[in-house]
Amino acid sequence: MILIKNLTKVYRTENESITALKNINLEINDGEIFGIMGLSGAGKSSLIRCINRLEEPTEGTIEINGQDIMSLNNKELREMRKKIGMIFQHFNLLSNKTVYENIAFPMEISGVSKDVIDKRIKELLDMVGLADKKDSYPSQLSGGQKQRVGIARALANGPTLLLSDEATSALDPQTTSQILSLLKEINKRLNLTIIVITHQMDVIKEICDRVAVLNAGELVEVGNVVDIFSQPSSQITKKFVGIEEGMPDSIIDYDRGMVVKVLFIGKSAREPVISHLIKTFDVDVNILSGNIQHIHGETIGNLVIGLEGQADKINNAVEWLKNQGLKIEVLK
Ligand SMILES: Nc1ncnc2c1ncn2[C@@H]1O[C@H](COP(=O)(O)OP(=O)(O)OP(=O)(O)O)[C@@H](O)[C@H]1O
Repeated sequence: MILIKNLTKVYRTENESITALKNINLEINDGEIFGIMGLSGAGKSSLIRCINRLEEPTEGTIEINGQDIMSLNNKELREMRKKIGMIFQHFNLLSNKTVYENIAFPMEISGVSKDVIDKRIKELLDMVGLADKKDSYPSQLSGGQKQRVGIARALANGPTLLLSDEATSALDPQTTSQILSLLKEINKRLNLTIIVITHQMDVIKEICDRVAVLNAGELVEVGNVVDIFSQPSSQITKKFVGIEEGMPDSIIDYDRGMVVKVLFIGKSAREPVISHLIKTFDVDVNILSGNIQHIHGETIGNLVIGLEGQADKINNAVEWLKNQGLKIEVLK
């Protein structure tokens, strides 16, 4: 487990101090895929660079598996870093080395014998689906293949934690999806904890179990992905998940009845709630806006409806909706 307590990072330059992280508290569980989301400058890179101590925190503590990483000496720090793999947006491969040599590099630095390196590289290339590319140079590979090499290199020393810094941001949607599937498969197969930094919502939706949202160095929200997507609480998260602040004109202009927002999650999204409403309560239902998302096999539906009819029938209908376990908000 990674335990981050009261973490603050201030960069001091000659003329100014920039507070990149303000009093962050976070727990990341073993074996989970944890997303860190935020706009440019939110502090995402600073946070993961503190986790592998490429940056020194200004205040606060970080424990990895019970060990306070601030107390490590240089030798212990080198050992710790072997257990943390990292992948990058621009892959950071050595262009004058082959795929084999790129993956071998971190193991050579760790003093692993040639035989073991050879065996390990075969396993890794099979795992990332590049067995036929071991003698190619990075310039001969596609973006997705380069990232596969990056992943193999990051796994070379058998890490327990993988840090992914915008690893799919330079890839097209189809390749992104393939790389995310690979990361998920590796997470399951190796029980590897993965921290994913991204500004792409689809990445969070597709592979993360939980997500933290950073804004201007502050942790504004943390929770499981289905909860955050269905009921974001901060303004910045609402923007990320595409929920509009305020009401669109079509709803403001609507004056034929009560406007109700209905949130369907899981089983309730599969029930014929609206048709039941119309049949039982003798009200008309006008759909004003709506969307359905599928996250980790869970269906999340947001619907804004106008209920038209007699006031008492509308009130009964709203009461019934509430009793179905749906989250109801009367907008107008
Ligand atoms: N070495 C540094 N010296 C001074 N300021 C820095 C340094 N590194 C980052 N910062 C500042 O800290 C803040 C957070 O930067 P950080 O790179 O952590 O954000 P980010 O969310 O990763 O952004 P991006 O998505 O653009 O990479 C920014 O205001 C940035 O300018």
